[in-house]
Amino acid sequence: MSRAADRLRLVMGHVDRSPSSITCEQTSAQAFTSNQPQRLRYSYDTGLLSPQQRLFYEENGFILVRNLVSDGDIERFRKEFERICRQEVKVPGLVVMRDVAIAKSEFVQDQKAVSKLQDFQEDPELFRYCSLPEILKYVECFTGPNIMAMHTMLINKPPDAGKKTSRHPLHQDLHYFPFRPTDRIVCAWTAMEKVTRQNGCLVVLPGTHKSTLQEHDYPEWEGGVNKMYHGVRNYDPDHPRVYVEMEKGDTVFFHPLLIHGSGMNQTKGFRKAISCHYASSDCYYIDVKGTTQENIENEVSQIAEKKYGMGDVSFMDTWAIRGRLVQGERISM
Ligand SMILES: CCCCCCCCCC(=O)SCCNC(=O)CCNC(=O)[C@H](O)C(C)(C)COP(=O)(O)OP(=O)(O)OC[C@H]1O[C@@H](n2cnc3c(N)ncnc32)[C@H](O)[C@@H]1OP(=O)(O)O
Ligand SMILES: Nc1ncnc2c1ncn2[C@@H]1O[C@H](COP(=O)(O)OP(=O)(O)OP(=O)(O)O)[C@@H](O)[C@H]1O
Ligand SMILES: O=C(O)CCC(=O)C(=O)O
Ligand SMILES: [Fe+2]
Ligand SMILES: [Mg+2]
Repeated sequence: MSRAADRLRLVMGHVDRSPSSITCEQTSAQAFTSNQPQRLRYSYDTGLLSPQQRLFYEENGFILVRNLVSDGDIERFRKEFERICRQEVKVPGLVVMRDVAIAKSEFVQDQKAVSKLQDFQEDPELFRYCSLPEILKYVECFTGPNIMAMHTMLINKPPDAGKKTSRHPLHQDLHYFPFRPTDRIVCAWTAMEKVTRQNGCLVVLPGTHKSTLQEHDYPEWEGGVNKMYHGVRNYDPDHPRVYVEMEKGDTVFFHPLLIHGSGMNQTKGFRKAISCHYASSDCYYIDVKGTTQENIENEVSQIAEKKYGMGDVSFMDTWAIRGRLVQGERISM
């Protein structure tokens, strides 16, 4: 506790006002209206982030880093994804998810139905993403030096089948996580191709990382909702939204309380992104019984019991099984 507190430094002094290399100028402008010393709660000074980047994250709950992952690496992730889809490799623990509109369709299921790979920690080729030094050096600014990769996904958002099921409702990722402290968790999300509003880029509600964890449940959507795609029950519909349009290789780092989602894919292409949620390895597990997270705990435990073929897998266990150390030492996770 006190060690973590020790590491939360006071950042004093001059704030550089030069233009930021990150986007969303309309919101970043607000962060630079003062030259007053500020206490930064959400990031560490490792010498990497500029003061503007740190302030941007502080105010908005995310930063966008352009051109971070190479085309060569992305090509390798794409190749491996396709090998998995063709069932040329079998990966222990991997969840291959199909869009609900396709999974529930009576028609022949063509193999392009894969909408998401989850838990690829046992696939060395995809897991390379989680260990890329260019990603980890940013992650460290939020988690500190001991880093666990807790949750991995390759999202292949399909062309919408006509029922708007390709949407991802607005949510806070912390809803799924029975570990804390919140501020030592961060998601890295890399576009594997150009992502736009048309193909369903991320949409974020800047600043919502400063709020608390909200109640989540399935949204009431006529065309159906994908399994475990819970959404925030009540959010302010007038809150400003930022559509995070990105080029291939651009990477967004975001806080687990940031409300975000993604829109319908209105193109004919599959919109691909790869992501990993990281946590400091000295985070600790919490019991979510009696909290708003109880509904997801029950759902995850049910699926996990099937998946791991054993009874009574706790929510905490499902995370401890999946977590992998990627830097430093494994402490309490
Ligand atoms: C642990 C979560 C961690 C997330 C943390 C970070 C924040 C991330 C935010 C999210 O991404 S939230 C969404 C996360 N989603 C998941 O974790 C769901 C992962 N998917 C699965 O577990 C499986 O794909 C699923 C259990 C849904 C289906 O398993 P199978 O591939 O074995 O399906 P199968 O073909 O045997 O079908 C079993 C049933 O599931 C149904 N099904 C299949 N895909 C579905 C789908 N996408 N949505 C809803 N139902 C689905 C299918 O129709 C069928 O229904 P019936 O029993 O009524 O016949
Ligand atoms: N089994 C699969 N499940 C999900 N997506 C897949 C699968 N196989 C391929 N894809 C992805 O689906 C998209 C379309 O694949 P497809 O190979 O049909 O078209 P293409 O590569 O865009 O063009 P073409 O093959 O006609 O030159 C690609 O982005 C590919 O990565
Ligand atoms: O890639 C997307 O559409 C968003 C996914 C997302 O927010 C998540 O899986 O937690
Ligand atoms: Fe999310
Ligand atoms: Mg092809």
